[in-house]
Amino acid sequence: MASVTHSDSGSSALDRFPATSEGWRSFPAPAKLNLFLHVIGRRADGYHLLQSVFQLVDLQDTIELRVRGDNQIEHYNPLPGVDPEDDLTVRAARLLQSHANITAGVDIRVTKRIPMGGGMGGGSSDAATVLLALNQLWGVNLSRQALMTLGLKLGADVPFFIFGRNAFVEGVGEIMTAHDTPETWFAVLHPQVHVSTPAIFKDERLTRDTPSITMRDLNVAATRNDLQPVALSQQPRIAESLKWLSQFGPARMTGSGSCVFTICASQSEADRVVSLVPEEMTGFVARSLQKHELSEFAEQ
Ligand SMILES: C[C@](O)(CO)[C@H](O)COP(=O)(O)OP(=O)(O)OC[C@H]1O[C@@H](n2ccc(N)nc2=O)[C@H](O)[C@@H]1O
Ligand SMILES: Nc1ncnc2c1ncn2[C@@H]1O[C@H](COP(=O)(O)OP(=O)(O)OP(=O)(O)O)[C@@H](O)[C@H]1O
Repeated sequence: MASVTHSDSGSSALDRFPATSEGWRSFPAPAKLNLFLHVIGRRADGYHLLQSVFQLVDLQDTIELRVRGDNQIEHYNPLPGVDPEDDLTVRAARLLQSHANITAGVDIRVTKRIPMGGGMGGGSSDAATVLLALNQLWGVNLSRQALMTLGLKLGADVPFFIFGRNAFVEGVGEIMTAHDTPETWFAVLHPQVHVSTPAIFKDERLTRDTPSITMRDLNVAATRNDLQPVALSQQPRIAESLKWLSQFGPARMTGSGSCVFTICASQSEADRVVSLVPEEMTGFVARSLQKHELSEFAEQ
């Protein structure tokens, strides 16, 4: 077990994230897009076996952390509708604290920019950022694999953000192969509806037997998001957004929705698409990232 420490000095990885005079450090939590998502089976415990390419994008939440000398974990600005004890940032801190027998605590502030229930992995990314940052701030020094295993207890998307690179993802979300993707601009629409991930996976109409593919044979044009037809039938506003975006190119949903996206040839093309978004929809431009900014916070 790691020794207890709340000293965050002397660590070069933290130098890029300087503390304010009040002791807060700010860390990014990037969003993801699922370039495709196939459901290839279902485990006995009900979880689904997936194949997907996860793409990091530059839309980010900000997580501010301040180490405490006592063992309290305090959320300073709880999200509307989310009990602080259910917030994935608090759950991530508690999980690491008990796993590594840490006696220090942490204060947490979250600035949300990633739409909640949008299929862009916001809560999972927030949790991954807390695990990565506290791995340094508390001097836990868990390996990347150990942090990924711990993160999976919080959500199927958490291991990807700890992995920190674009990836071909399999299993229930825990088997990762690095997959380099080209520099890309995305126009993303948020249909302003919240999709419940369990409700999509539970739906009896869900296709669960898409044939397995290999990364070598991957042809993204021949892929799809198997969760999309179910999400569209549960939430007609997603279908409207998809129809609107499809004027500009092939469009699809990310994760279990509700956000939909299309790949654009340039930043100016993505800007143009987003500038045309009708008033009743919300759109934004996202740029691909190659790496998570905190990827060196865990050793290989
Ligand atoms: C659909 C994706 O967004 C793709 O990136 C993720 O697989 C979902 O990840 P997540 O939001 O972190 O999901 P979790 O919080 O782990 O799971 C929510 C619920 O979705 C279902 N679930 C999730 C992942 C998975 N591989 N199979 C499932 O059946 C389970 O019913 C689970 O109770
Ligand atoms: N820090 C957090 N940020 C966002 N949601 C959180 C957080 N902590 C807990 N939650 C809960 O998780 C739910 C799903 O949030 P999230 O934004 O991660 O969905 P999502 O992007 O659809 O996820 P995914 O792509 O992983 O399926 C929220 O509605 C909220 O109740």
